[in-house]
Amino acid sequence: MPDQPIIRFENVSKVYDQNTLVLDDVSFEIERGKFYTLLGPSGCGKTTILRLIAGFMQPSKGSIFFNGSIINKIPANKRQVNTVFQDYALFPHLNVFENIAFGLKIKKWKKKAIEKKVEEALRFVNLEGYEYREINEMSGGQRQRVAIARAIVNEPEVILLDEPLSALDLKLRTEMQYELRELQRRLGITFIFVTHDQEEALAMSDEIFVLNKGKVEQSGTPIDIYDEPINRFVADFIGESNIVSAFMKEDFLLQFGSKTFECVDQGFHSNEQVEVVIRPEDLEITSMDKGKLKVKVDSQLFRGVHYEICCYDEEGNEWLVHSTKKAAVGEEIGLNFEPEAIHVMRIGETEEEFDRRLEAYDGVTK
Ligand SMILES: Nc1ncnc2c1ncn2[C@@H]1O[C@H](COP(=O)(O)OP(=O)(O)OP(=O)(O)O)[C@@H](O)[C@H]1O
Repeated sequence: MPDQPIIRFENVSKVYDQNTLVLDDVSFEIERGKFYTLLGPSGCGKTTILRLIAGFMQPSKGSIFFNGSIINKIPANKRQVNTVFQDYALFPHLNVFENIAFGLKIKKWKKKAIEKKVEEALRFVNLEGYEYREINEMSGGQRQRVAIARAIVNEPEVILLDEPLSALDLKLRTEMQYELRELQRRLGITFIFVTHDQEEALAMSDEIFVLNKGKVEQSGTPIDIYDEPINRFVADFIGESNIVSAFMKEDFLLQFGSKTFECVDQGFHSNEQVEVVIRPEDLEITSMDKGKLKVKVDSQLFRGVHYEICCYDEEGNEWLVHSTKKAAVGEEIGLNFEPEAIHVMRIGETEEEFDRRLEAYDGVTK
């Protein structure tokens, strides 16, 4: 079946040491040929998901499917999956060629075939001519590419990458983000990438799973997740946000503090308590009398492309603004925003309920 997911988790839980529940009834699907990112804070279970896919451990409950068949009991070396570890786990006493050829030698490939395959992999990762370099003569970025070359010679259907960029400095890290993304496109292999860096996840992924405390809070494209976070945790984790408690007065009308605001959301009960996100870049600075919100500037930082301005409204709510306009500390200013800039979140909504609600009024606009 060409359209079936390459990997599927069905109600998977993982308990360590009898009582530490690390994954809590997790279900998701991974489609073939896409770049997936598992994103979440330290300890949320990202690496555990990779280990379960790789076969380094088994779930305590639930089933893991690969191309439609259960693989819970299939050992790691029989799975069409290769892992690139955070520290790359290269053999320091072997040169680049020998590192990449290692798995093929174990599989008893012929010398000529190994040479051809390694050469091809080196070409793929732009390391032609580096065959006989020692690992300790390679930079962090080059080691990363050797590790990827070592994974791709096995022709896996899935490559798992566990925070592979975290040891690199910012500039190299950005370069490698482009490189990895490009490599995944050229290879057409499914990549599952782990990071706790939201910018990295947004920049690289076709699909992101946002994890928290052993659960998938939300899955979707970077734009979906950024523009329509399901709850406060996701809104806060994905980019800087202004999050306030509010009430839906009626469809398309929201109240927070003593004021009402037009929005584009519907399908809530009258006076339902909700949470609202407005991104800092969606707030526009204007004069006091023209602003929907009146605020006082508390602090301001220049961030290179924009000013990051922190203000407080009359009710004591903090508002973070990203603007190319400057403001003075202590100044009273107005803030404006479009109805579309308000993202309303229903408290305690599951991902299925959230998707159904959005689909229900897809195409229905005010
Ligand atoms: N072998 C183990 N035995 C017991 N507890 C473990 C084991 N491995 C991981 N844990 C615990 O399980 C939880 C999830 O770990 P995991 O490594 O999956 O998280 P993570 O999201 O990858 O975190 P990080 O970003 O810090 O690597 C953590 O609380 C961790 O301490």
